[in-house]
Amino acid sequence: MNIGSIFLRNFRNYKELKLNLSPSLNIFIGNNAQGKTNIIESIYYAALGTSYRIKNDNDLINWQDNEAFINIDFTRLDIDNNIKFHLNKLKRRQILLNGDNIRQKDLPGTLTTVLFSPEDLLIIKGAPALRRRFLDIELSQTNLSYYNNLVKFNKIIVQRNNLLKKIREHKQKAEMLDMWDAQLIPAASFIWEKRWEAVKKISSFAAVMQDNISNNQEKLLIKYKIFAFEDIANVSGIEEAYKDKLYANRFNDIRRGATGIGPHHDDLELFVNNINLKNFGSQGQQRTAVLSLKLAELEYIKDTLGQYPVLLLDDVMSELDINRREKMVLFFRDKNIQTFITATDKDMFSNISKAKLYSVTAGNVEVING
Ligand SMILES: Nc1ncnc2c1ncn2[C@@H]1O[C@H](COP(=O)(O)OP(=O)(O)OP(=O)(O)O)[C@@H](O)[C@H]1O
Repeated sequence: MNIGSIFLRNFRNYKELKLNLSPSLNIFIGNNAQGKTNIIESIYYAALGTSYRIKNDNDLINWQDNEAFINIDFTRLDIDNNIKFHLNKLKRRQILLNGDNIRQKDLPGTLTTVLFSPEDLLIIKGAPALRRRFLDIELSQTNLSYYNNLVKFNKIIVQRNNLLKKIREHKQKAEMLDMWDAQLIPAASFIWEKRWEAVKKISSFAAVMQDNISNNQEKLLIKYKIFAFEDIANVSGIEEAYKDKLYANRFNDIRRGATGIGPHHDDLELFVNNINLKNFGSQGQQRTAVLSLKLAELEYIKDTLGQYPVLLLDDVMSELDINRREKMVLFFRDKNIQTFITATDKDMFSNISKAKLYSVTAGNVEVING
């Protein structure tokens, strides 16, 4: 996966920006609040159709305008592609892939990315929803049916929960649940199967990474924890088991007005040397594990799609010591992973050859070298 050029108009603080990019390392240097992250965000948004920083797309449009454009040329498995976004404060946004209108449901996996930002430590320390999100982004980018099934599952849960509340208020009959459960059970089972397989792969990739980074001191293990089916050895037969549990749990669901069992309650558990990382890991172990997870994401996408995604490293350089920083950047360069890095200090990269450096000042970008 390789981005050749990016064009932005009225996106955040860019009135107009045209960038021709290096297929290897692209490093954006500038003081705080100049627009470095905005470039990373535009790529992430073009890949997933959503920002990782805000919920409302209108915030992406320059304050002085009503519409914004993102236009990205990229190659995917050596084939040239173009993705365009037209955002408008007053109208539905438009997405064009190679000139044809597409919908959000067709987008994930077109331009694949992995983002690494300081907030990613929350994948270890934060709530289960963040770990599920981590998995769902990987799976959606590598399997469009997964994404569409997930969207469908989430809608079914909302509708089933509305119905549960009505049944609780005696406005509907409990038998009405049969219709929703008939859709929920296969949708949930599909998610379980795919997440289970993905975690096995990601766990083995991440274990190798953690081993390398820690000089064989730390054994990382990631387990997928299915709430209500804990300690199962695999997910074969889960559809039948879920059907039974869901039925047995109806009374509780009606009382709570919410669906208590399903993949929307699952979690990932991470262990280092058999110790639960979230509860007992040191800061250093947790940071290393996030890095291992991110590197595992790259390998997982490469393994599934046959090529590395574009890598976005937003503000993570200053958190690493000089040795780790250089080792990491050279690793990406030598694996031919197109990488976008933001940083405030260009001296951090003085030993890295073949990097294209840009200086970013108040929504203007100039090439420093490369
Ligand atoms: N919709 C918008 N319209 C115009 N300007 C915006 C908009 N949204 C954000 N900005 C401006 O963009 C700038 C922030 O850019 P960005 O987040 O890319 O900073 P950065 O260079 O990555 O900084 P840091 O090093 O602090 O992370 C701020 O000056 C902010 O006022």
